[in-house]
Amino acid sequence: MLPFPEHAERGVRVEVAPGAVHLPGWLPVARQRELVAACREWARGPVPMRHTRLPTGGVMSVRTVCLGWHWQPYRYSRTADDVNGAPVAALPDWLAELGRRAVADAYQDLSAREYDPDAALINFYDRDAKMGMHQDREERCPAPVVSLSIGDTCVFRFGNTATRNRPWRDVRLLSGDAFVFGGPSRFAYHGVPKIHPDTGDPATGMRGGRLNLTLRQTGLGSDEPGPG
Ligand SMILES: O=C(O)CCC(=O)C(=O)O
Ligand SMILES: [Fe+2]
Repeated sequence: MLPFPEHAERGVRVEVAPGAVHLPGWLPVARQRELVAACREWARGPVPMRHTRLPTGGVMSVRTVCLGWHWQPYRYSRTADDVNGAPVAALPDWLAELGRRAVADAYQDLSAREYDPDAALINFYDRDAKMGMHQDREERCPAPVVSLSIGDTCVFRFGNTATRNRPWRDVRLLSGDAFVFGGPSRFAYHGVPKIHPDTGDPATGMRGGRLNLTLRQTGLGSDEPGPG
């Protein structure tokens, strides 16, 4: 990995709601390229990237693979019981460290040292994929969520904690952007209503679509059998 961080636009920071911070251009292109390569490997297995099946019978348009803990609606497990039963790949320390850096830059304080994400969702959006308004709420821990974007620009809809409806703010997330939501915004509804096709930078190594890495701290016991 490259030494971290070389900020594309050091210090740019937009507070979208209390505790919700957008860091545009946070990941240098070289780092994005490394993440794309790593995600390609993770997408192959041991649990292949797939469309998550919903209890209603539908499938999500986004394709996802998890690290650390497997998420399926609406619980975490160490094995991908709704895919192939395989234990999920470990979440590497360098990725947790990247998450800590994002939290430190978002909140500009030292509490970020304690941030210890143990689950990552790698989401791939093709040009037509979307994600409906939802809360990330299977975690037993109020630590922030860190989201990293690579590839096509999207509209990220950031709402409120009470309902999936308005008020919300639509934020454009570009390749390299980080978005951190914690504190009073930790359980805000959010979603991705639109991808802007062919807006990504081919220098990231992506031929199209959008990659999102979402880091979470589950608060689940480390005494559970882990992925090594
Ligand atoms: O793709 C994104 O930016 C959001 C992903 C997300 O909200 C999730 O995986 O829970
Ligand atoms: Fe989410």
